[in-house]
Amino acid sequence: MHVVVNAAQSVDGKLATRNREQHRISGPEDFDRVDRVRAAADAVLVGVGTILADDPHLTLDEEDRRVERLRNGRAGHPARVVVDSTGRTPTDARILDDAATTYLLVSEATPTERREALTEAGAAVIVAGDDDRECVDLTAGLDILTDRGIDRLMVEGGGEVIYSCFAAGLVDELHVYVGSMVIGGRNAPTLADGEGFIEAFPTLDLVGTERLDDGIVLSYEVDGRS
Ligand SMILES: NC(=O)c1ccc[n+]([C@@H]2O[C@H](COP(=O)([O-])OP(=O)(O)OC[C@H]3O[C@@H](n4cnc5c(N)ncnc54)[C@H](O)[C@@H]3O)[C@@H](O)[C@H]2O)c1
Ligand SMILES: Nc1nc(=O)c(N)c(NC[C@H](O)[C@H](O)[C@H](O)COP(=O)(O)O)[nH]1
Repeated sequence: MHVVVNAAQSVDGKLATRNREQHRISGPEDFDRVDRVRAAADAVLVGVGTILADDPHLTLDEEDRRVERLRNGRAGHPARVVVDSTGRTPTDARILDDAATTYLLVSEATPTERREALTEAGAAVIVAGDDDRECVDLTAGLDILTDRGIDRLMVEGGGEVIYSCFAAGLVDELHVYVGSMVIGGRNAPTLADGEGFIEAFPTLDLVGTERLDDGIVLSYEVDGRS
């Protein structure tokens, strides 16, 4: 599976405010670019932190014919994936509507009744991970998604999930929009949170830069570790 991480950050590296409130970092040109990245993917993945903070829909802008063309005849929206160890996704979350298939990657820590309620609400629940309450096994989860026909995955965040994808060595490409603002806050989410690396840092090749709106998109391929 090819994994593309895309996120928007302030100049000081924050994905959102210290209240975890979503703030518009991207402008219209960047949101158009994000739609194109979504359109090229078979599925769009976020962590449950992002579901609880933003209640995103994670679909394509239906009005944007350019995006539909990009999907090269693939019908409908990409699938949606939530990494959610204990099944905290609300049963009335917008991603559980019938616009697209939604996979919830949970661990054994999600009680059977909760799995059933989420299935009833429209989710395809996949168990990927033992009863560790903090983490879904992303490598196992992505292998199962590959078996379901997902060859290209876009990861939209947040910072905990992006870090885990890097830590598991799953990321192939990274696109970061740097908006011309400072958000600040030592507890505000950043592009890569989690425990952080003290060795074997993922290293990147800068393969593109583009000015959009009043910010810049930095595009990287993952090189290795050093
Ligand atoms: N600017 C952007 O591009 C952007 C994109 C997405 C989210 N956000 C913001 O990020 C914030 C949410 O990010 P976050 O870091 O709090 O949460 P997150 O979305 O990264 O979800 C993290 C949660 O997922 C669960 N999880 C299960 N298995 C995991 C694993 N293997 N690794 C990591 N997490 C695992 C845990 O419950 C964890 O708390 C929100 O404020 C949202 O607005 C911004
Ligand atoms: N690219 C990008 N620029 C931003 O300025 C910003 N705040 C986000 N935030 C990502 C977050 O995951 C949002 O929740 C989804 O982008 C919402 O997705 P929908 O529009 O509901 O499909 N993403």
